[in-house]
Amino acid sequence: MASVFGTVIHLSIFGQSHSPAIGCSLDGIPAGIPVDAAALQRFLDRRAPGRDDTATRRREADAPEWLSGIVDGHTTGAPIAAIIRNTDTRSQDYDGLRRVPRPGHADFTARVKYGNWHDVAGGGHFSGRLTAPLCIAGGIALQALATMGIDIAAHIQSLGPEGIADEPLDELERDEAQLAALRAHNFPCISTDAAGRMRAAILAARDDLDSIGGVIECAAYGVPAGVGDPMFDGLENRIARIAFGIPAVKGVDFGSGFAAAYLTGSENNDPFRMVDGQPRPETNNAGGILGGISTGMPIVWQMAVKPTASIGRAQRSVDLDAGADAELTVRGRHDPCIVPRAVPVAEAACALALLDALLEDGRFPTPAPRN
Ligand SMILES: Cc1cc2nc3c(=O)[nH]c(=O)nc-3n(C[C@H](O)[C@H](O)[C@H](O)COP(=O)(O)O)c2cc1C
Ligand SMILES: C=C(O[C@@H]1CC(C(=O)O)=C[C@@H](OP(=O)(O)O)[C@H]1O)C(=O)O
Repeated sequence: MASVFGTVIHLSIFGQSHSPAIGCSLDGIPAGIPVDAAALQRFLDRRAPGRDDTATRRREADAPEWLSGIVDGHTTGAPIAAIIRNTDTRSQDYDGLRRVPRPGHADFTARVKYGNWHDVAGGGHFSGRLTAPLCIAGGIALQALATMGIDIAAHIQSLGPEGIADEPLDELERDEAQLAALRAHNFPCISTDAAGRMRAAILAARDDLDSIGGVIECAAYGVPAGVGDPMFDGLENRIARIAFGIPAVKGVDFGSGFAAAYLTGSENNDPFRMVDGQPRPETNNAGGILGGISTGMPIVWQMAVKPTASIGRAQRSVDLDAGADAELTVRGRHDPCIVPRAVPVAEAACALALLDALLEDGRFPTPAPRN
């Protein structure tokens, strides 16, 4: 069950939703990167459970305990390790799920693969809770990238079966006013009107004992041209690999993505022009990536998040011990929609993938030595 990511950086995530703690170790981060613990906590708070009536009622502080690798507010170059204690667990909600698996969750596949020795409580190592340590590592990566002028932002592009849409992120250049508006809201939308309609849709799904999903759009501004690799280690590969590590993500695409299949070449190509002496694409259907390598335009990608598996309605399942059909009504506290809390997780995933690629290409500036 190794949960490891990276080529130059090595991120390892451990723990289960209801084990004493969850955490991460992060190797390969250069020495001398400033880590603002208060800013990192604010980032973790955007994902944390129990903060909003559109989310699970499980309440956790999600405050990292730093074990190694950061001294005097800077990385030391040694492996970084941190844990988060799990405190608000209600494992009895999961008692029956080893036997009668939830449709849409990992109870069935975990039982098959791990010979029924898996931890079923809270979804075990499969839980969305494991995205908290992903955000610790990603929060450090975001702060590292900020030192070289890279800014990553995500929002809810579309929510629910009716496709309630937010305004798109600027795909051509960093729009500070747009990013400020996005960051000012406690719900991850640019448009206040869209945020209100999305909230109402989540609460309606919850009251209907159901759940909804949506699409998150993420943009990385300030990535220089020429970062990445062809074929198997391209920026698309790296971002998709970590994004698919986020539970409930079922699709990832870049730029015009699947819609490109419905365009002609003359519509989808991004024509080049010389701007201030530099070649620059006029449009960004490529999502800032050609041949796996950055073009210098914003890297824009989307991830589709499925509707939460654990819903309050009776569902058809099977009793795996009895070998018979069964009916299951899931108990416990669940997100009626995962999407809002997964927005900072998309930013974390993108930051880790880009930092790893920049380090591998020798494009991440070495921090100045300490005086
Ligand atoms: C932040 C976050 C919160 C989640 N909350 C829940 C939840 O409350 N209930 C649930 O059934 N699934 C939740 N999930 C999704 C499940 O963990 C996920 O669907 C499951 O592990 C199966 O993996 P898969 O959907 O990627 O195949 C959450 C995921 C994330 C990223
Ligand atoms: C705790 C978190 O989300 C959990 C993710 C989750 C799942 O199945 O993925 C199921 C729920 O777990 P529990 O039954 O223990 O409340 C969510 O609350 C978190 O994101 O920090």
